[in-house]
Amino acid sequence: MLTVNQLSCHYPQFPLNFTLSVSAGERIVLLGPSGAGKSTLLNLLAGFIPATHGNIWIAGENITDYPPAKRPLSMLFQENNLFTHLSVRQNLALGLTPSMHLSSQQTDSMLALAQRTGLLSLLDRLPHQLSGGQRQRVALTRCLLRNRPLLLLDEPFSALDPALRQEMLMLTDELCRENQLTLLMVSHQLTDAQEIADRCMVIDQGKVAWEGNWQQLAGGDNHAATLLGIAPISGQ
Ligand SMILES: Nc1ncnc2c1ncn2[C@@H]1O[C@H](COP(=O)(O)OP(=O)(O)OP(=O)(O)O)[C@@H](O)[C@H]1O
Repeated sequence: MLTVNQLSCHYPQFPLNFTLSVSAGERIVLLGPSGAGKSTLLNLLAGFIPATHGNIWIAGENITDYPPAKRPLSMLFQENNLFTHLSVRQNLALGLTPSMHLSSQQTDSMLALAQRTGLLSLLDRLPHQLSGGQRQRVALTRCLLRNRPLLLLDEPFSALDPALRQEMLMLTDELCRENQLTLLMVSHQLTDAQEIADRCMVIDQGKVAWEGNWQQLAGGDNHAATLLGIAPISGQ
């Protein structure tokens, strides 16, 4: 579904070279030390940072030179995903059309998904009248309304308390499965990978340094676990 070949951008102090492949419907968690290049990879895929070398293919199409709005993906950041002067309803409507004027069919879709994500009672609030978890719920719902096959999440739930984080991960997992989305999620928590990932990729020094499952990382006996500061389980 997603193929990335030798992708890099112009960071003079930090050479990057990303090559990776992800199947349709696969859920990948990107882990790695701070400054390894995880956010840069997502921003390159989304087109927010221009690529100077390499290419990106999504569903058989070379999208490397497409502007961000034309790429078949949605991206969610750690925070500041919502327009602060617009209500929840308007923020969601933006996922469907820039004019925010919805047809009755679009309104039905919006309301159905808002019900699914528990937002129906919050539609007329402004973002500052919501909790952090509710704001991320709105942002995730808007991403899903855009109906793009690839979802990029950059530490989306790291500011939330553990219970809410768990709830949001489960919701994301369910919605990805229901909508057959392909997911790339940056996280610093191996438990996030345990919750949602089919596969983990460890990013180090601007490239994919290791791929495997969370159990291999949790075991702590490979170089990727060392990079993440996970110690081998004693006695093994
Ligand atoms: N605009 C920029 N110009 C030049 N270098 C940059 C720029 N933005 C980031 N970098 C560098 O690129 C590297 C990768 O940064 P990036 O934000 O992708 O890391 P990360 O893995 O997401 O880190 P963290 O886990 O701390 O969020 C870092 O060394 C950073 O200093």
